[in-house]
Amino acid sequence: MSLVLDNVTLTYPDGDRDRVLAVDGVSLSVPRGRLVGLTGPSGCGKSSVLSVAGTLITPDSGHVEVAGATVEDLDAEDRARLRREQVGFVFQHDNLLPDLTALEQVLLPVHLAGGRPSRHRARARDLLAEVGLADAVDRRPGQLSGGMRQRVNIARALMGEPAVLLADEPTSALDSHRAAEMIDLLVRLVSEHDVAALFVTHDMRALDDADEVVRMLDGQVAELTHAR
Ligand SMILES: Nc1ncnc2c1ncn2[C@@H]1O[C@H](COP(=O)(O)OP(=O)(O)OP(=O)(O)O)[C@@H](O)[C@H]1O
Repeated sequence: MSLVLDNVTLTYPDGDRDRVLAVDGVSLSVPRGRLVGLTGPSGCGKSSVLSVAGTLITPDSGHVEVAGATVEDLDAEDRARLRREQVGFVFQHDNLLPDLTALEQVLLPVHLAGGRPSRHRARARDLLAEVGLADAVDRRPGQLSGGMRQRVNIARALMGEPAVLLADEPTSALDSHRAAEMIDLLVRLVSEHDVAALFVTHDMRALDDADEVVRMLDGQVAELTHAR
């Protein structure tokens, strides 16, 4: 398993004395090459689960495993390294930097990890070609459509060859035609890159194409469906 959450509980401070229970004993696991859809009503804890899975938030209790590493055993520095090396994030909005070309955006994780972008340029170009942007490598975000910007985001998330891909509503800013294309692309990439993918989504197409669907309610897993 590339991603395991076992009996994870997370609370947030709520005023001076109270705490709100956002995740209440959630367990899920995602093997490589599989896509798990995470869905449920607003406020049920989906983004919190994603943040825990991405090691962005430390839960109050429970066990989290990312690419074979036990996250609760790591200090902040090792957690950050694990996140950088093994987790790719795709958010609802593209988070691209306005002055960088598509190629430079995809190379950004290499820069941030202290690597030499020149050594990784060919791979970045290949990834952009894989997401259908071979002809747009030199364009800046202002010269790309919303769907193209999201594709750059996906290429960037895969740049570090992560074991785990986490996406928060990756299609919600797109019209239904583009959303369907994006889902086809994501399903293909998850399999081709052999990555364990956990997607927060309300998109029925994404849920139909997922290997498993986890429905949350009030911080808990209300239903788990094996789709195929
Ligand atoms: N930083 C925070 N501080 C305090 N409470 C929070 C924080 N983030 C989330 N919550 C609360 O935790 C619960 C779960 O929130 P979360 O954002 O994980 O749900 P969600 O299912 O992703 O919602 P949405 O679909 O609206 O994004 C909610 O009650 C929310 O108000």
